[in-house]
Amino acid sequence: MASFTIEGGHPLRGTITPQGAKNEALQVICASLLTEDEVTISNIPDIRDVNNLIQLLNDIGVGISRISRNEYMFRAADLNLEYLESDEFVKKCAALRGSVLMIGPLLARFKKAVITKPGGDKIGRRRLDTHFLGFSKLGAEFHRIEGRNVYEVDAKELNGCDMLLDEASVTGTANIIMAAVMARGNTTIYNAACEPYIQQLCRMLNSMGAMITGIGSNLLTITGVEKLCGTRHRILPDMIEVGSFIGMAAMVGDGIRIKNVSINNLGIIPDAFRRLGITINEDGDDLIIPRHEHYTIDSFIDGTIMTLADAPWPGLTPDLLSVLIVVATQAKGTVLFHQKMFESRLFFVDKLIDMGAQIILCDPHRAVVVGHDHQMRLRGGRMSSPDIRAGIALLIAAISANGTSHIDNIEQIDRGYENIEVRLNSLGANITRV
Ligand SMILES: CC(=O)N[C@H]1[C@@H](OP(=O)(O)OP(=O)(O)OC[C@H]2O[C@@H](n3ccc(=O)[nH]c3=O)[C@H](O)[C@@H]2O)O[C@H](CO)[C@@H](O)[C@@H]1O
Ligand SMILES: C=C(OP(=O)(O)O)C(=O)O
Repeated sequence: MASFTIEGGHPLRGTITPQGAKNEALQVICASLLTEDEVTISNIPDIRDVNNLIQLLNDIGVGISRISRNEYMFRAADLNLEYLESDEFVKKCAALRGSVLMIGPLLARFKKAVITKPGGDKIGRRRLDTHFLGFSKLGAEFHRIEGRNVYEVDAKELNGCDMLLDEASVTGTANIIMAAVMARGNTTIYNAACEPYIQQLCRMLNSMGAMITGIGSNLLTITGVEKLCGTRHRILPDMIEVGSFIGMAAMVGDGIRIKNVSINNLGIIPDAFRRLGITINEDGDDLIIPRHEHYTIDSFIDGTIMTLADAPWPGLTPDLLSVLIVVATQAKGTVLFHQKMFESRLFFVDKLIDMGAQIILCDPHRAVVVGHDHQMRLRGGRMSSPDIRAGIALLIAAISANGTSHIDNIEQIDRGYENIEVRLNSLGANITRV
């Protein structure tokens, strides 16, 4: 298990460019399974989860050429679907959440797939009901395979229908869209998730010949087509990485430019940081975060303590609450964080409390942060990264802290952040991988 040693207290300065979006990459790479033609995807982040998914595609027979570090060509012409029956496949799927996104395309094209328990962050219950319900509505049937803890799913044919999702699940919506694009007739998906990841997937599918309207809304209409063809697609900058860098720049920056962020696709992320008192200037498609001696948390208009809560898009993504919490520890004022979607994502605040942060964990979903207004710096310590976003939040805390910190289990951070220590060290951080 690898660790980071971080010597805190070095201000960061300069320019950083976000990687391509992890959650979009997982979807659009799986979409390449929908055609036997070549699909070329650029701005693919070189991170553990995405590399594991590419390996899985390779294992089932997808032809893959790496054109450059962040660009690949996929050709799903001749697949070995027997591999889906193997224990090795089940084991590999358990390493990443994104593995679940192979089911929709396989079902659409071959009318059968295997559902295994996917991996991903252990941040509470992560049910797959929306996926199951959507596939069933399209005509698929599930059979539990005793002794293997997997479901086989198959369909004689998939037929379009109207569906109202039980919740706006991101991967669930992506999976159902991919299953429906080649179903017979029309499908409408109401209460669809509409994150930029989903919008990008729909645009890519349309460029492959699919007929999807309502992109960007929670009502999608899909007219099934016989066949999809190849395409070229470029992944958007990772909005969660952009948000992580805004938080880092606010805490430890001495003037940071975040380049080419695709401001139009960040939704309310910049405003969530502004509500903590962070100044964010825009210059073309770049964000500039000046040095902050102090920043003051907003209150609600009636003067009461502000709450920052997650919600499906266009609400605030749950994936940035951990970073916002760290930023709040040095703000002036008090804020309540309400993590509605996940049950175990706030427990990492114990580690921030050990570092000297003033946080009350009210229950698994809510934490109150009383900021230090830079009167007291956090102190370094030894900690372990429980999940990807807690990991980056702890890394930011450690860079800002007095003294040296050690973060174990940094494989969690590597799941989603490309070459992070090299990129942060080039801004002035002092992080060593051991
Ligand atoms: C690979 C990938 O893309 N992962 C993202 C995806 O995971 P994933 O697609 O697995 O997450 P879902 O959108 O299915 O659900 C996330 C959690 O929120 C709950 N929920 C969801 C929708 C809703 O309207 N109400 C509600 O309570 C679900 O029950 C679940 O506990 O979306 C999550 C929510 O943005 C992100 O944290 C993950 O980074
Ligand atoms: C929860 C996350 O990822 P995953 O869904 O891959 O576990 C995340 O990216 O914050």
